[in-house]
Amino acid sequence: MPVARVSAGQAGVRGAVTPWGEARRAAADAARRLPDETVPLADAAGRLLASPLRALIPVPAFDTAAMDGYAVAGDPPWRVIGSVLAGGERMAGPLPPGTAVEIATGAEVPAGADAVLPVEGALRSGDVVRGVVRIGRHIRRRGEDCPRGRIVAAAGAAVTPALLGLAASLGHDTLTVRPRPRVAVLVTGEEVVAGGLPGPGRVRDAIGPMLPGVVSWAGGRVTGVERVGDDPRVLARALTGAASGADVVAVCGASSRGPADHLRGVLDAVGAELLVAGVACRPGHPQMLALPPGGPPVVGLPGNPFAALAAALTLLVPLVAGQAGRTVPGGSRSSIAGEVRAHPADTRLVPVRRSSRGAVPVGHDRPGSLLGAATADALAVVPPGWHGGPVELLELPA
Ligand SMILES: Nc1nc2c(c(=O)[nH]1)N[C@H]1C(S)=C(S)[C@@H](COP(=O)(O)OP(=O)(O)OC[C@H]3O[C@@H](n4cnc5c(N)ncnc54)[C@H](O)[C@@H]3O)O[C@H]1N2
Ligand code: MOO
Repeated sequence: MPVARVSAGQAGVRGAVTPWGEARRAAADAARRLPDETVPLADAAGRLLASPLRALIPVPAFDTAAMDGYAVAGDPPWRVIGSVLAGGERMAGPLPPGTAVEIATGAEVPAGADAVLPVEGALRSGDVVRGVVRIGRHIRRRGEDCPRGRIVAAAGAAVTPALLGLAASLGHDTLTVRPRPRVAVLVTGEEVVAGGLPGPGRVRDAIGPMLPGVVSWAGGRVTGVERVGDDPRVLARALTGAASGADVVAVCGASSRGPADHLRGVLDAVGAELLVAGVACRPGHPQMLALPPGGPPVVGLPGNPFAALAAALTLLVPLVAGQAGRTVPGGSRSSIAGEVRAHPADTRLVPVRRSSRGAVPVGHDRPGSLLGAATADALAVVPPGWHGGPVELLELPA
């Protein structure tokens, strides 16, 4: 459904309010997918493959001894005519029948060898060795694990430590991975302090520490958290500064209409288009999504920390996930086991814990308190006027 677009100046805190589901879709629709990146293996850890991973070489790349012992040809006894070490010189010609070479695990088995006789089963006397072997035993044949050209992991697969090791063993120095959108965070509020015990009238910044995990869960990364106080000129300058080198700017606080809430005015002054001017949800209704001309999208998160989390899941996560080429981490549906009152006009986002009885509200869900969200594993999405029945559960970043 098309979303009404307004300038920041036209929109009030309760004016041009977008229904919750529509706001999420608008954020996803506003996301322009960023280009994939080709990065050295070490930088690819934890990313998602942008294209299928192919074997550039067969595995093993050559017939390989799987045991320390003797590579033997023909029937015993075998005359020992040399030795081959892993990484050492390969034999010039094929191993003649009735001969053997000492061989190390990982060394290339000479052509003509029928098997490797492990040293534990070898009876050596002078330059003659005896033992019992089965044809092909303890030789890993070239390409038997994986032929050259085979796809070993699909696009979208997570680059785990094992996959990184596999990529290296298949001959890759770099991997092409999905982009990780850069999110610059601006924290407004003269009363907000970054460390220690807050003095009178002050509060600790709870949103700056919370956002990196939310953003990386969505596939992005927070590049910096800057504190900007309540001066609109400082906010305007910081917005311009943050815009260069970021794919999204998230502004925390200053989203409402109070005397120190300047975000709407600053966005209006630069002619930003407001895609979402407010969302019909509790908490988090003053959140917004704006497109300043020539700059990255700006997401306004309310200053109340639980409202900021709810808003981040509503607008920031779909936007970042869309830029990263990911689908938004999926939710599920559940009945609610406990007392929840629906709001007549707004969607309520209620911290719950899953249980065999259904989703149990954990309480402490005031906009200013993260006590509930910190002990919950999901937010129950309670539609306006809800009278019972299963609801969507929105996963909380782990
Ligand atoms: N007249 C109205 N006033 C308010 C409304 C309204 O509809 N009409 N909505 C209320 C709701 S709901 C919210 S949410 C807040 C949103 O306000 P802002 O985004 O402008 O945020 P601030 O006013 O700056 O701060 C609100 C609150 O949160 C504390 N805060 C701010 N930043 C942080 C931070 N980084 N970490 C922890 N706490 C923070 C701040 O001290 C305030 O207590 O507006 C209501 N008012
Ligand atoms: O909606 Mo406010 O965003 O309740 O805290």
